[in-house]
Amino acid sequence: MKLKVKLIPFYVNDRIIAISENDAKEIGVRGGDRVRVSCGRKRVIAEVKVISGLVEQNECGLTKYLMELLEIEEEAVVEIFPVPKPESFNYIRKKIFGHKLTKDEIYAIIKDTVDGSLNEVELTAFVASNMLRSMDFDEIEWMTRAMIETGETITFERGIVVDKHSIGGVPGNKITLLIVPIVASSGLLIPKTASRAITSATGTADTFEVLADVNLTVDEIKEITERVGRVIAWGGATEIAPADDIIIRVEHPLSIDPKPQLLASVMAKKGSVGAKHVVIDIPVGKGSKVPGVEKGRELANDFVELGRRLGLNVRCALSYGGQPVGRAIGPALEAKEALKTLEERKGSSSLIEKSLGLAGILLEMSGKTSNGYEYAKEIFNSGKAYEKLKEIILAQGGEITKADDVPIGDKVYTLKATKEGAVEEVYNKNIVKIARTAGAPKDKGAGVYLHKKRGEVVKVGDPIITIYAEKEWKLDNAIDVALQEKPVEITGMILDAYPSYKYIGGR
Ligand SMILES: O=P(O)(O)OC[C@H]1O[C@H](OP(=O)(O)O)[C@H](O)[C@@H]1O
Ligand SMILES: Nc1ccnc(=O)[nH]1
Repeated sequence: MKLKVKLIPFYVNDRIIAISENDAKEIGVRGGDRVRVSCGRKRVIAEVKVISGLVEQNECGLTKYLMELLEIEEEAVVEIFPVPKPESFNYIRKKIFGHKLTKDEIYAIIKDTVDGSLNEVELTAFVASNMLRSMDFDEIEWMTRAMIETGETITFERGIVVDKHSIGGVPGNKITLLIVPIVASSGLLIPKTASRAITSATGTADTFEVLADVNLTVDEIKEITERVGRVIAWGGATEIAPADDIIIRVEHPLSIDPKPQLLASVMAKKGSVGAKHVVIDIPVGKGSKVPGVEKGRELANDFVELGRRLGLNVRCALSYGGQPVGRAIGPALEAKEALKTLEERKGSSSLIEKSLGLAGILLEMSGKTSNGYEYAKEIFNSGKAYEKLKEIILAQGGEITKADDVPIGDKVYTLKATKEGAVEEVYNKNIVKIARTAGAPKDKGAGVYLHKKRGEVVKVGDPIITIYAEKEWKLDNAIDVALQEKPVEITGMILDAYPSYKYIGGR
């Protein structure tokens, strides 16, 4: 069937084709079915949406993404043809029922993910079944290799390539913006590809995008890294492990990151850029992805083993993830905090300590020094790291290099303490929920600033958190969330009373 194309102004990155009810009946498809859309020699697989009001008979609506893949404009004529579900659909069902998948089956799932043959419902089922059924180590290795092999890889002509990655899950984790310039200042190459937010209010790609362009191609990553030593790029914009970002897009709304996906997602990106030494940050603590040290160690072993199988030298750092890193949560707020810390060479100790510690591990692994922490501290204190970050921003087309110039949301609300005491607990998940409700990560200026962290003394009227938003209604919603789901727990100094009076002091 031949149909005239019009642009559907939503479903930004999806492989969606909208057709009228009559045309759907005519070719015997229903919503969710797949069709092959072709124009000349270009062809793609798309998922059918039956939306009669949007398109007339003999017309179809395509997303901008699909029009780009087909290299066509509006008014072009495409041919559509129903195609059956791919075989990999049955492999996903096999995983749903708890069976081990073969290498070929995993490769088929990843290949069909990349070429768009699996739709969002099927991918969601795959992710959810991995959460419940998990995968054994062979399956994880095959999935990682399949993700690398279905994308582009980079071979650097010079230098030692190192990389860092965090498994995420702790709010405010803007350490990449400090680690990359510190490590690059030592002469190592660090072509950092990051993903966008999965479970948190901002991912490194969202945060760095406030300062510079993160949509770099593979050629740009190679050229800039070889010229100036480092980049911070969004993995999803490149053809590096393209399955990763497609899978992350279904993980984000579910706010889950199953272990097999997490391992493959991180290590596929490292393997694709040929990193020799890799440091992995595993935040551990209540409200993060890894609740306890025991589980953290298990995950660390998995990363090291997966690295061994792929030929990468991996070291993991279990870091404290029981409360946010630094005080800012949200893309612009985090970019501002990172810049300010580098600019002034001082700031939140959790942010500085963690960044120096991880950078130090990489510096030691690559043989630059036997005291990585001190070397990293020297680079940080000398101001070289700030100069490097400025270079990175400029090399990636950015202009803002001063913390004070970073724009943040102008709709603001500060939640104040109504009682005296000390902060007993900071609830990571609630803080993320407030920041996301305020608009993060989409609205770059949205987020939360945490005035009081664990153990800090609070007086009545002290600011606890400030919520920033770009839109009034999102601020209102975020305030509602903050009032219902406490961002922090404040306990009085007296925790118990008669009959078992117990005074807990020393906070
Ligand atoms: O959204 P949650 O689940 O926290 O994790 C995702 C974040 O964690 C990683 O951080 P980095 O790239 O190592 O800095 C990812 O790239 C992403 O930015
Ligand atoms: N699943 C993931 C977690 C953290 N970072 C990633 O790139 N991917």
